[in-house]
Amino acid sequence: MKRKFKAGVCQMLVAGQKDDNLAKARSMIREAAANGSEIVVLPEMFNCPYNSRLFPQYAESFPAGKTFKMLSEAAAAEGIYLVGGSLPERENGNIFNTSFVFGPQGEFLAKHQKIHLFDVDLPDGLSFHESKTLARGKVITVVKTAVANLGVAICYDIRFPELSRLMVLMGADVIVLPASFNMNTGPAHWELLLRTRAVDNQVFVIGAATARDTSASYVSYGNSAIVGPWGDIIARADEKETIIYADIDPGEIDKIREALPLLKHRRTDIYHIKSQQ
Ligand SMILES: NC(=O)CC(=O)C(=O)O
Repeated sequence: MKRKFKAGVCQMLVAGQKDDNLAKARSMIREAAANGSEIVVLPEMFNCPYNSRLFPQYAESFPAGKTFKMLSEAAAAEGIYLVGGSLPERENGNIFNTSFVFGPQGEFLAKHQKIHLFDVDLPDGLSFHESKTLARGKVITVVKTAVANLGVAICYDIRFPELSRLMVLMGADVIVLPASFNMNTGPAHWELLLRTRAVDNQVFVIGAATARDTSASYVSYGNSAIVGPWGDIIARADEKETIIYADIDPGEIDKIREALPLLKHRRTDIYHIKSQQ
């Protein structure tokens, strides 16, 4: 069943100490839930500064790590669906940039390991190589909830339209994207990408960014946003720590697809897209 719900996006400022980040995330989740959010989303690497060198040090193995315990406890205590941003996850000798999703009883529902790693050397001097310490995920993730189906991707994943389209073909109504764009690519591409994926696929897109810390080695753009299936921005943050909210009605998707049947009009006799998994 799909029905209207409120989503809350916690644009949190990530600090150096993991325990401080867990405490901050917990209190923002509490506030978002108290304000009526049934789905709460945290940003990318919310328990760890976004720095490849630090990922191994902050990494945890599921289900023992304290970050998972906090996420599961928070989801149960607040009775919400929680897309727990992402964190460095240790699995079989590798580290992944992974988003964990928990349900209203605190039950683990799914995880998404970032498929496309951010390995770039930008003209302004920003060099970032996630693959120095991280491994690439291989699985496309769509999570069924009582209110909507969530396609989960992480940050750089949004640049690859095939992934969003496949999640939508697998039934996603909302693409949920924990992220941390930067001061180079953020102003140029962040809003454009969120809106384009929403318009291409006629779905909601939730981009949950970290707040901006100008003293960090990697400066986040912030600007978390929730975009509707017509491409309209229905909630938006600036760069500071905050929570944004939007009422999401999955019924809007059907109305827009009836009026403008993009998915039906695809010429699958000429081209088609398929996942290898
Ligand atoms: N940090 C990322 O994964 C992606 C990003 O900042 C960008 O694509 O730009």
